[in-house]
Amino acid sequence: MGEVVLAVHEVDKHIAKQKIIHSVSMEVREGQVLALCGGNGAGKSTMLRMIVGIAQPTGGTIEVGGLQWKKDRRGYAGSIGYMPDDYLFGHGLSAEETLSFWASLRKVSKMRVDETLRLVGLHDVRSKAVSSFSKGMRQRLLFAQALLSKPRLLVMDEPTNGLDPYWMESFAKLVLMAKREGHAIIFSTHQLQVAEAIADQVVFLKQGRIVEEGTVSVFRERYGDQGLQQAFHRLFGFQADAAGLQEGNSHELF
Ligand SMILES: Nc1ncnc2c1ncn2[C@@H]1O[C@H](COP(=O)(O)OP(=O)(O)OP(=O)(O)O)[C@@H](O)[C@H]1O
Repeated sequence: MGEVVLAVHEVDKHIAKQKIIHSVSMEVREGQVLALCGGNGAGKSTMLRMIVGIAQPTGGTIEVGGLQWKKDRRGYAGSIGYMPDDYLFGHGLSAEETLSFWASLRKVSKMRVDETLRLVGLHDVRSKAVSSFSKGMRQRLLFAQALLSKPRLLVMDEPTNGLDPYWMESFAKLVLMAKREGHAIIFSTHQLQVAEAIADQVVFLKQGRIVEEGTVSVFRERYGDQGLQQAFHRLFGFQADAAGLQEGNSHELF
């Protein structure tokens, strides 16, 4: 087993006297993918924002590569590639110009920009304006941005939200490629078929608490063939259809 890259220990978060995260602990190792699932308002984005250092826990600790944000902000931030759930790209810039801008901020070489464009399959369209890109292509560019400095940890908030099945599958393959390269990966999703296809570990949050966790095969043992969907039904108690999940969607990605 690879080294632990992300260690979250008994993290709490209060916002305006309300406790929205309750004693959450989890770990992600090198070459592992963790999917954070749960209904709307479960606390997924809040957890990810604390992991990347945009928000701070009220209690508990978060370490990335053994570093804590409070003690070494530069080292901590440098260990993380973050793909936010939405991003407004600069008007008129090409994919290459956009990535080069991010690279200059992070002191990443031109060669790495080129390499990353190839990795995510955008090299052939690198001179095209990002404004002409489909949502799937923009997500690939955001993913490239997160990969630029070869961070130990990749954090992605709803990376396949709004993608059609073709782009969802091709994005899932990119994530698996990053996993093979040894990145530790944590992402949030409402799309349980994506979690089922690429995650080693799945954590369900409900009202800021971990209510169920395990590998995809453990979920199948506990809940049957449609493991994650069934878990979602039991935990959240409403129709999977209402959450955009259709029976039979799982196992179809690959
Ligand atoms: N800045 C804030 N001020 C007040 N409440 C907040 C703030 N940020 C988050 N919350 C509350 O914390 C809870 C968790 O929100 P969060 O956005 O983390 O959930 P989520 O699981 O990402 O939801 P979704 O799937 O809808 O994006 C919600 O009840 C939300 O209203």
